[in-house]
Formats: sequence, structure tokens, C-alpha cells
Amino acid sequence: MSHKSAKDFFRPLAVGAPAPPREIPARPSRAIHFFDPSNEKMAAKIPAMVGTVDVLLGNLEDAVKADNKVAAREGLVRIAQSTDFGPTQLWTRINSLDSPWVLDDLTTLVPAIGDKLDVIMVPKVQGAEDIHYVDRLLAQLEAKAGLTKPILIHAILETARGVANVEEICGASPRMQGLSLGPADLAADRKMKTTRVGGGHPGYLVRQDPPKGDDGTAQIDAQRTVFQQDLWHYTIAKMVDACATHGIYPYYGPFGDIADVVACEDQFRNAFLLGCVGTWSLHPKQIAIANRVFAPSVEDIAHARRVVAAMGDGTGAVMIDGKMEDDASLKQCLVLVELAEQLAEIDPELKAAYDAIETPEA
Ligand SMILES: CC(=O)SCCNC(=O)CCNC(=O)[C@H](O)C(C)(C)COP(=O)(O)OP(=O)(O)OC[C@H]1O[C@@H](n2cnc3c(N)ncnc32)[C@H](O)[C@@H]1OP(=O)(O)O
Ligand SMILES: CC(=O)C(=O)O
Ligand SMILES: [Mg+2]
Repeated sequence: MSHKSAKDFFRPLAVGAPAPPREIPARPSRAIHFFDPSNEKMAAKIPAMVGTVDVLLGNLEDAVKADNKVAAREGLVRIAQSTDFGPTQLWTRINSLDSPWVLDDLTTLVPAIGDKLDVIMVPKVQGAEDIHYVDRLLAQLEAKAGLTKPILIHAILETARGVANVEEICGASPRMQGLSLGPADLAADRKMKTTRVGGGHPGYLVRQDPPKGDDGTAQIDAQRTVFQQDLWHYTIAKMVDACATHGIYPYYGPFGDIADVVACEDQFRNAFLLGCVGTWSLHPKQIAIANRVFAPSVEDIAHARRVVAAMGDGTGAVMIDGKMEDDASLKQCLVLVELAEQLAEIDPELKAAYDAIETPEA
């Protein structure tokens, strides 16, 4: 758990730093869209993407060539200073804490664009000590820069030790905003025998039992249905529980098979159903998938509103379409209705779709 006493937890870690947040606002973040600020073609597209995606993230870590680390950092400063992000959040992913670049990342970004950065994503977080380090450094830099709003921290869960320490990571600082799954590094660190960036694997499966022959013996060579399983189920579920416990937000991560938009949608939807609030987008075409998946469907909202209306004061049990609804199913429906309301505030298309649902009588 935290190195601080309960009374100290919400005190600034440097004289003059802004007070740490007591709650992390539920800002829509269906897609965290990654771009390499050192890639001029990609960077040129960013201003026009404002308003089309919930989060734009200037990536400084993996996928940025070592020779381009300084250009990426400077490119991000330039883009942030010259762009009005309106409703879109600006995040960055800094280099890992053991890298030769991270100190310059933080000491450059916070004074230059700290007023525009909503969240700093920290990769390869191993335990609370990593968050404590960033927490104190951010407080010092914020104080020096005269910032009035604390920058939040998001940790990537991408080492076995990080997964084992997920609870203490979530509770390490009031700045903790959320966690993302880092399936590529996590697979390597765990020594999983995969070569992909997220998603499933055809070898990770369950096979239907063999039929029995006339003599009662198992026909193991018969045609049998196989069901591919989700390699990430355990980690995502663990991450969701840790985030919910600490009042912060869980996200799926990257889906590297950019061409396979169908499997990408499946993976995102699994994460949405399990409790994640969003995911990463590596390529512009993944934004639409994330925006679609991480918003409740019109059908779900129509049903949820019927349950809310039928449940009156929220106690007791009612029957709707042959199914029992009670306090607990009402709470699930309220999760969906509240999310729909938040998204409707920033997405006119969704608002129109939700508004068109016929309101049930109370
Ligand atoms: C495991 C991890 O750490 S995951 C996180 C780190 N990885 C990343 O951040 C990867 C980010 N994405 C990318 O680098 C690229 O999208 C790649 C390498 C996957 C594919 O790039 P390309 O082969 O150029 O893709 P493609 O040819 O389809 O691009 C089409 C257009 O979209 C642009 N584009 C591609 N990706 C992005 C992006 N993330 N943001 C903005 N524009 C983009 C391209 O510049 C190109 O522009 P053009 O039409 O003017 O030429
Ligand atoms: C997300 C990430 O950094 C990884 O999968 O390694
Ligand atoms: Mg990684």
C-alpha cells in the first residue's frame, strides 16, 4: 500500500504543487489514439483529428526509433503548443523509468506543455515505487512551472511483477487515473510463447469431447469443434477489479493486427463487457471500432431505461420480457445509462441515437 499516512495522502508532494485530485473524473476515453510525434506525416494529421477521438496520445516510448526520441519529444511540444484540443484529451506515453530518455521527457514536457497534458502514461510499471517516483517528480516540476492542475498518471500493466502488484500500483497515488493492458511486453516478460501484439491465438483453445463409437470408445480423430480462448481474460479481469476497487479506469491496450478489424472489434468488446472504459487505437481505422464498441448499444439503453422505469424506487423485483429484474440488475442498467449520458454530452451522433429511443412510462 501507500508509503504515506492517510492524512498525508492528499497533500501535495512539493511546496507549491497543485493539490492532488480526490476523485478521477469519468471523462469519455473510448479510444486513446497513439501517434509518433517524430513522424511528420502522422504528426501533420493530429490537429484535424481533434474532436474525432476522445484521447490523442503523443507516444515517446516503444515504436519510436532511438534516433528519433528527441525529435518525438520536441514534436509533441510543438503540436501541443500550437493546437487547441477542445474536448479532446492530450496524453503522452513517456519512456520507461530505466531508460536514458525519461528524465528529459518529464523535465521538458511538464514546463513546456504541462498545462495541456491531462495524463502521463508510464510504461513497464513494476510496483508502487515506480508511481511514487513519478508522483514526487511531477509535483516538483508542477510547482516549478506554476501549474494549477495536477497531471494524472496512467500505468501500463506489462510485466509479471506489475500484474502481481496491480493493487498497490492502483493505490500508490491520488494521481492514478487508470491502467492499460500491455500484452506485447507482458507476453515477453511472462515468457508466453506468442509473437503477437494483443489478440487471441489459434493454439490457445478448448476442444469438444470426442464422440463415442458404436463400441463405446472415444473417436479422437473425429471432427470436433474447437473454441479459441482469450489469452488475456485473467489479466483484464484482475485489472478491472483493481481499478474498480481504487476508483480508477481500466483499458484494453493495443491490437496489432491492423488489417483484422473483425478480431479487433471482438477483443475490444470482450474488454468492454468485462468493465474496461476504452482501448488503444494504433491506426486511424481503429478509432471508429473503439468508438462503436465502448459505447452502450441503443438496444441496451432501451432495455436499461425500461428497467429503470419499471423499478420505481429501486427496490423489489419485477418481470420484464419473462426475466426477473431487481436492485442488482437495476444497478447494471444504471452503469449503462450513466455512460450513455456522459458520451451523449460529447458525441452528437450518439446523443441523437439515444434521444430517439422511445421513453418508457414510469
Ligand atoms: C506494443 C505497443 O507499444 S503499441 C503502441 C506503440 N505503437 C504505435 O504507437 C504504432 C502507431 N501506429 C503506427 O506507427 C502506424 O499506424 C503503423 C506502423 C502501424 C502503420 O503505418 P502505415 O503503414 O503508414 O499505415 P497506413 O499506410 O495504413 O497509413 C495510412 C495513413 O494514415 C496515417 N497514419 C497511420 N497511423 C497513424 C496514426 N497512428 N495516427 C495518425 N495517422 C496515422 C499514415 O501516415 C498514412 O497517411 P497518408 O495517407 O497521408 O500516407
Ligand atoms: C502496450 C504495450 O506497450 C505492450 O503491449 O507492450
Ligand atoms: Mg510495451
